[in-house]
Amino acid sequence: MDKGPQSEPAAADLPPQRSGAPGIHFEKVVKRFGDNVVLRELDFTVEPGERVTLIGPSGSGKTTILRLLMTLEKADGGVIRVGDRPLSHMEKNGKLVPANEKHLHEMRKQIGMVFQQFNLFPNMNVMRNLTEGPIRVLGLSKEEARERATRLLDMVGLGDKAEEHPTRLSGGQQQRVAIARALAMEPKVLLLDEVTSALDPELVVGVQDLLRDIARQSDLTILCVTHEMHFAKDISDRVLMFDQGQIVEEGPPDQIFGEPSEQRTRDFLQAVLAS
Ligand SMILES: Nc1ncnc2c1ncn2[C@@H]1O[C@H](COP(=O)(O)OP(=O)(O)OP(=O)(O)O)[C@@H](O)[C@H]1O
Repeated sequence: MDKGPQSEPAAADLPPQRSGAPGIHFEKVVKRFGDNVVLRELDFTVEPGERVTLIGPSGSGKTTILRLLMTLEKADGGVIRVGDRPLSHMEKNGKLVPANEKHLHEMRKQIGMVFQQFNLFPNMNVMRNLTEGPIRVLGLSKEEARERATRLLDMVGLGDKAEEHPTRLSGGQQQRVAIARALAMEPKVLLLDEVTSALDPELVVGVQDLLRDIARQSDLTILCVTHEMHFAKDISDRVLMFDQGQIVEEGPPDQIFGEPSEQRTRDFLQAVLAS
């Protein structure tokens, strides 16, 4: 059952947008899987154009937060906003009601995600992996979509792989295709879920460097989940330590990794270092 508030959204209370990209706002978001309460009235904000990394123990709910933003999961309570518009809800007669498919489809267009396991379409070559969404969802012509795809494949260093099938590429190359595919939809928000954890160690740095460059050169709002603390430091303006359904502590990477103030953060970082 959805328990979203029945009031006007307080758009005036939201922070001003610093870039063309929208911010992300979780307001008392609850998510349960059966008896397992994964998010407990979770509140947090990612400012427009900000790069934020979520860290925290395995199974604590970080991926669930990204999946809620991708509308792959539905919240059991609270409101999620992207920019000044609710994602999980829509406005009707001055009230918030659960979003319908049309609203979700519109909102989803703003958001791209790169997954741990690449999730490329295995039956399509690289070019079609990149052009399918822009043609089908954004209504681009085949030529426009191919032009965009070619530019992005060059950017990720795979200009010569357009006709290959994903299964013939290395994990690092597949992840580069997945990054290019996400960008081909020209999202304003980019979600990164453990994007290097399925890669062989020698391929990790290349993909991380690519994402760091994208983060620095674009005005995308980025929400990243990673166990790679160097990458988190490199890519983030701010780090959120998440545990037991709530944000435990937040701050700039130097503070969280250098002088964490919460015991739970210290324990987590020590466990990561030891692993
Ligand atoms: N579809 C689902 N059905 C039931 N339980 C689920 C489902 N998806 C996630 N969970 C549970 O929700 C909790 C949070 O999972 P989630 O994958 O979000 O954690 P995480 O912090 O991303 O973990 P990791 O760092 O290991 O990827 C876990 O207890 C998980 O078992």
